[in-house]
Amino acid sequence: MPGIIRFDEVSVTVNDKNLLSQVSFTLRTGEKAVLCGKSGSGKSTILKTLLGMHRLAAGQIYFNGQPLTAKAVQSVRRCTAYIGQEPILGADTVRAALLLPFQFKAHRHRPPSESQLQQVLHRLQLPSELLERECAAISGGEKQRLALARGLLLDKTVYLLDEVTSALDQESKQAVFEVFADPRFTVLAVAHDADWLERSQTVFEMQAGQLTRTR
Ligand SMILES: Nc1ncnc2c1ncn2[C@@H]1O[C@H](COP(=O)(O)OP(=O)(O)OP(=O)(O)O)[C@@H](O)[C@H]1O
Repeated sequence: MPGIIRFDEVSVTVNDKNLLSQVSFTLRTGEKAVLCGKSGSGKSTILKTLLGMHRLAAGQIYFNGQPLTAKAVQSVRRCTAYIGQEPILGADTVRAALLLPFQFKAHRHRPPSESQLQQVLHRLQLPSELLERECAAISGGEKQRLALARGLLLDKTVYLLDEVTSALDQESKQAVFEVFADPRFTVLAVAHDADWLERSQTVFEMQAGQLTRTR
């Protein structure tokens, strides 16, 4: 399988502080990788840099073999779902939040059917009655799974996950792992627990902005 994501000696500096120092790694299509390390070591910075949210002080990022220029970032965002610790769903009800991206030109031609909505919730162990609930009245773990559901509905194939299962019970977590076992999905997950380590082929450790591969 070809490398879908490649960091080549990437350094990021913000306000004279080195957030990343000469970070190099490659992820193949379908690979599941975990990023662990202490708080403040630069894990989220890796994910944000891939999404073009930081300017590179040195090095290069390649996505599908193409250098990540300002223009190419758009193609990364098209096939990537970034799910942070507190996803913002951006609508009043859960149904409206799941359908929101389909109002825009890029996705207007293929809104999900009712049964697709129900199916995706079921896959993630979410009750279908959640569709009518206010986003303000759902838990953090439910919000994270809904952000995941939105990624699945949008056919995203690269998932950048920032502690997405930390608020989940074992059964819900299992459902998330089953979704990501799909070989089409490339996953880079910030996580610390044994379940993620067990299920991932690759483990990276961040230490003060430097990355080492430990598996
Ligand atoms: N925009 C920014 N400007 C200045 N410093 C920043 C910026 N973003 C992050 N940092 C700093 O960079 C370091 C790495 O932050 P990052 O969020 O990547 O850490 P992390 O490993 O994901 O931490 P945590 O596990 O606590 O989420 C931290 O010291 C943080 O304060």
